[in-house]
Amino acid sequence: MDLLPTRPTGHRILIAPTAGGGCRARQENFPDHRPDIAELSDGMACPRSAEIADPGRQSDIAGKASDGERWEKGDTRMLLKVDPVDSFSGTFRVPSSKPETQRAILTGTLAEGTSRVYNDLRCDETETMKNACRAFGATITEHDGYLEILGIGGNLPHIRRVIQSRGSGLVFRVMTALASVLPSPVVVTGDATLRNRVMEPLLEALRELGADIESIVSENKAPVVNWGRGLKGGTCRLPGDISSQFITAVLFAAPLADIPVKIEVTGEVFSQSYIRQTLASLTAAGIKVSASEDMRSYQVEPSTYQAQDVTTHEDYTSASYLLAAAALFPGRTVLTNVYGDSMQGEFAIVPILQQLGVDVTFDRATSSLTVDNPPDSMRGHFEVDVRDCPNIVPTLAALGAYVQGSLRVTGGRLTRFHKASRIEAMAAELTRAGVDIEVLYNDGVCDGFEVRGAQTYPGGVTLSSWGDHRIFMSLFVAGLRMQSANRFSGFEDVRLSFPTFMEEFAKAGVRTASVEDVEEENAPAGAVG
Ligand SMILES: O=C(O)C1=C[C@@H](OP(=O)(O)O)[C@@H](O)[C@H](O)C1
Ligand SMILES: C=C(OP(=O)(O)O)C(=O)O
Repeated sequence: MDLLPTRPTGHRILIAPTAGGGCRARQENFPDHRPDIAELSDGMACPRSAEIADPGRQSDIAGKASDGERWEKGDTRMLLKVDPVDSFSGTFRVPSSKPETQRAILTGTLAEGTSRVYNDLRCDETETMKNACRAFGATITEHDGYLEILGIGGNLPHIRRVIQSRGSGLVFRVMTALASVLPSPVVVTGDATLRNRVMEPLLEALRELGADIESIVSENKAPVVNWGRGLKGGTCRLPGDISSQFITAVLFAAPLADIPVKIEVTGEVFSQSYIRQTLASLTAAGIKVSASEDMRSYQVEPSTYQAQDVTTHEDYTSASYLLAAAALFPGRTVLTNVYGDSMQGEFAIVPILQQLGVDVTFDRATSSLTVDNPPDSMRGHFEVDVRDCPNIVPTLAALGAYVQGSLRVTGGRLTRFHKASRIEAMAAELTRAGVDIEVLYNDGVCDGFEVRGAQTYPGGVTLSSWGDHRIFMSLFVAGLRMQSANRFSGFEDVRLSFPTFMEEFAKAGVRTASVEDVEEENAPAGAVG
């Protein structure tokens, strides 16, 4: 057995014991005639939030649970009934990384010639990225085990069309930025969750660089029309505490600007691991980009994307659900498709589990992680700083429900801007299941939680995903150690990032059944043990 996957230097994650004996994990030309917005929007799937164009997607979001609003009595919907299990063990395959696959599709699209992405993730959100890039002019073909991308290079096409981001923040933000350099106008749109997300700082920053962008429905929100007047360049400012995707989006478009681009970030920079992944991806594609050590200043020279072959590795956010399930039951679990050397902040789930007393070892020869969980793990008082690993916040809430002592999570303020306000969502749903969890506010902003776990809970409740795949997957895990089956909304949304979720959990004997639900009251529940 090797040591754990190594982390590149400069990557911030610190695990330190706390006084309470726990841990702290830190870690062309523009057409003379400017078309009407209505002309551009014709045929665009752009309903207002009450009229979802694509109701099969994100089952839960039609102005109901995603807003924390209750379904009305008598409404029907499909829920997933999940039986608890007595044990969790076996061999499971971790999906490939969503952020790595999405970045590789982007660099391949912008390069001249053919790029390949090996071991790519096939899921709804990478499909959305592929379709957006095809709309940009790339030819992307799926082969067994790899993607082949014939990029557009410097041939920026007149596409005059709608780019559909569905619920993907990354697709919307990067495509909106890239549309600035196209020679004709483009509409970039998304679903109801996307249209609720914060976009203003990005739109303002792109305008500072010379882009001409207007919102179509609500000011400074998606959908937008980017009139494609080109990106001049110069200096723009962005906040660091709303979404790293603003910085990533400008970085991807910046090499195509007329003059160098400088990004100055104000305030603390959260989700730095995602910016580092962007910088690594751009550098590997031959882009001249530099960043200050504090990640608050970036410089990008006009440069050309080079075709390359990329191999995508494991996704630690997806792995976190399997790892958390393994930590709830004594025994051995093996995860495959694990290669190490990850830049993902969510790799933090591994050292966090180790601090919780769970043994996790990496074997490079077999590309696997082995989890050995002793019966007495997860006892004590622990603290985790999640500012660099935002996507495991819901997973940690699920895990914390079984920490005999407490698990305190801070630095999660960005997650309120995700598909759902994830801390509030987890706190509300776990509370419904009887978990003692308290939301922590910092400067009036929901920033974390403290959960005091128990041995088990009665279960038998209906839990909402709030229209967010990560909330569903985390609640699913939390329910595995309860005493009776729970029912979950939003289970179809696993296809966004982890399409094999149900198959993997079925390997461990987790039994699920979809059931029609007629809205009813949830019985109050309490902790057991
Ligand atoms: O660039 C990316 O691929 C992502 C960046 C992060 O966004 P935030 O910085 O908004 O958290 C992350 O949460 C999201 O899931 C994916
Ligand atoms: C929030 C996520 O992605 P995005 O921000 O790209 O929508 C996610 O994968 O959970």
